[in-house]
Amino acid sequence: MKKLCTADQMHHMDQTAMYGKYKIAPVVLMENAGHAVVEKAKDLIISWHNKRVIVFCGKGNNGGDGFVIARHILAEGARVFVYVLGKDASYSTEANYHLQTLYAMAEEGSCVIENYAEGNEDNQQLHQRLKETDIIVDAIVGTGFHGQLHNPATFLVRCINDAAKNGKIKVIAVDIPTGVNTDTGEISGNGEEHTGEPIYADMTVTFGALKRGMQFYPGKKCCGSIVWDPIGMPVSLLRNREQNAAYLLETADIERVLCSRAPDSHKGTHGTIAVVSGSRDMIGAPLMTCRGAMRAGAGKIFLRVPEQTASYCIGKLPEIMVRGIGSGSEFSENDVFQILEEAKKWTVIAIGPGMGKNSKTKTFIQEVIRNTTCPIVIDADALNLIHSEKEFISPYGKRIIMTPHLAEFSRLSGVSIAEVKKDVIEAAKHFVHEWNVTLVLKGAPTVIVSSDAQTVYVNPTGNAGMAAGGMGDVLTGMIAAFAAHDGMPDLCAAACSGVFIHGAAGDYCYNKYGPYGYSPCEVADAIPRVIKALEIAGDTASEDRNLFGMMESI
Ligand SMILES: NC(=O)C1=CN([C@@H]2O[C@H](COP(=O)(O)OP(=O)(O)OC[C@H]3O[C@@H](n4cnc5c(N)ncnc54)[C@H](OP(=O)(O)O)[C@@H]3O)[C@@H](O)[C@H]2O)[C@@H](O)CC1
Ligand SMILES: [K+]
Repeated sequence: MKKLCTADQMHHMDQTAMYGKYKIAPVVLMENAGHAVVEKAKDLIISWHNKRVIVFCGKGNNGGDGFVIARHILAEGARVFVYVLGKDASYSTEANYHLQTLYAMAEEGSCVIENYAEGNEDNQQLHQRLKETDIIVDAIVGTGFHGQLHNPATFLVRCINDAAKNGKIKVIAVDIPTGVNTDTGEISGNGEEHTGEPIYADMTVTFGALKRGMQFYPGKKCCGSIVWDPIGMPVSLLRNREQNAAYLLETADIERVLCSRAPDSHKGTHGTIAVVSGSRDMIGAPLMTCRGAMRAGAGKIFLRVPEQTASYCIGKLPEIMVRGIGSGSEFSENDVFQILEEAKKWTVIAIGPGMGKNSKTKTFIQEVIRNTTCPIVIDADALNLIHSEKEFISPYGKRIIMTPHLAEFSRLSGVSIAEVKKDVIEAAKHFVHEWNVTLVLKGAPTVIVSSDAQTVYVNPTGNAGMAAGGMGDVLTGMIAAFAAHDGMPDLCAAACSGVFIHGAAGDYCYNKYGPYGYSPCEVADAIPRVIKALEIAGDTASEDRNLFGMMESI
């Protein structure tokens, strides 16, 4: 997994590298950062040779990186204009050092430097240069961005976006696109027209650690492809655990917890999953939950539905064992006894999909939670029914995984969707502090929070084609199955495994069928392929374990 840092954490990492025991000279770290952009950008532009490039350098250290970039690409044969937004004296020592080198080169006629801080700018000339350029480097503002963009950044960013909108000019952002909040992914201008819009880059080369704001919309949309470079940071700083840690999940993390299955294991080893769900109008949901559990390798699956719906379920999935409970079309407290008689044999319960909104069902759910001891995955209608039951749920939280989408989360937390979106990680952690559960907050991206609220995981897999009814039901079954997986370390690891593989299976369907229109059952049926790809990834010595490339070849 890769660390996802806030601006403060990044600042702390930089300071420790430079002024802690490692004593890396600031000018060297900046040199490494600038050089990393020059090298990594070749994936996008192939070569700097003979390219016309404008480098916009802001007043902070992000601008300093821009000076280094300009020097290196000059050496590679680019024709370079550098716009300098700050005054020499206001730059940090290291940025000024690189600026003076560049001035010396400009004096020889190697490049043109425009001092944009002087207030007598020739914007006609700027527009002309933008029209004729091949590449724009955005080193205007990096992790030091706060609030809304102000001039001259606002004006320059608009000119850059305008020039690049036909796609011919490539925009490379240094560390993070100007105008994107490092911590949250909020953007300057909130996406409204004629406000201080952010840079929309084709590629972002980011330093030391990934930034949280680049994984969340709308900021993510500004980044283009994201490339990370360690810029020579000491490995302990790259890997050490932050307080308030967040991580981006990677293939290797999931492969490590999932792929071994003892050759002498049997169906009892791989969990007995009970899907307790459904109601008269929504019987497909629990069936899809069962299918998710089956494809994720559950040893045995019991489906328990209200009696009046049982006949619709029997035989739909021959692999599962179906029984009708009670006598009605929805669960009620009268059905608890029958469920509890069996529950001792169950490894994990999945409850919620298609359960309906009847308040009697709420009592049923609470009694099941109160009188069982195994892990429970709570989803969909069950979440809505217990939305006001924080005090009831929290004592049982350590064995509960909740899987709300944004609207369900908003109902549970009492926070509007718009507010949650402003800082998804903080909203999710705050919720877990109060409810004590393992949380899977479904969205783009899905976020998983451990029940101690100490660690947040962000999932990189999945696509917009998965925004369709039934996808969540499949995920619930998968998480239940993985929670019962032999050797699974804890519920949080099970949740991460389910979310990551579910998204990867969706990505497989995207490639096979098209961007949308594939079904939740097709996603479920792709799970074994993903697990196979994980297995291959685990056997591959290569550092670059590209799961998606491997799935193509299976
Ligand atoms: N040693 C290191 O630390 C290393 C750091 N590195 C690099 O440094 C970057 C962080 O540098 P940093 O901290 O100097 O901040 P930075 O992103 O340049 O922004 C500050 C400037 O932005 C301006 N600004 C802010 N908000 C604004 C707004 N709304 N609208 C307009 N302007 C706004 C603000 O101006 P002000 O608002 O104060 O007028 C100020 O001048 C980091 O992203 C990485 O690239 C690498 O070299 C590796 C080593
Ligand atoms: K930038």
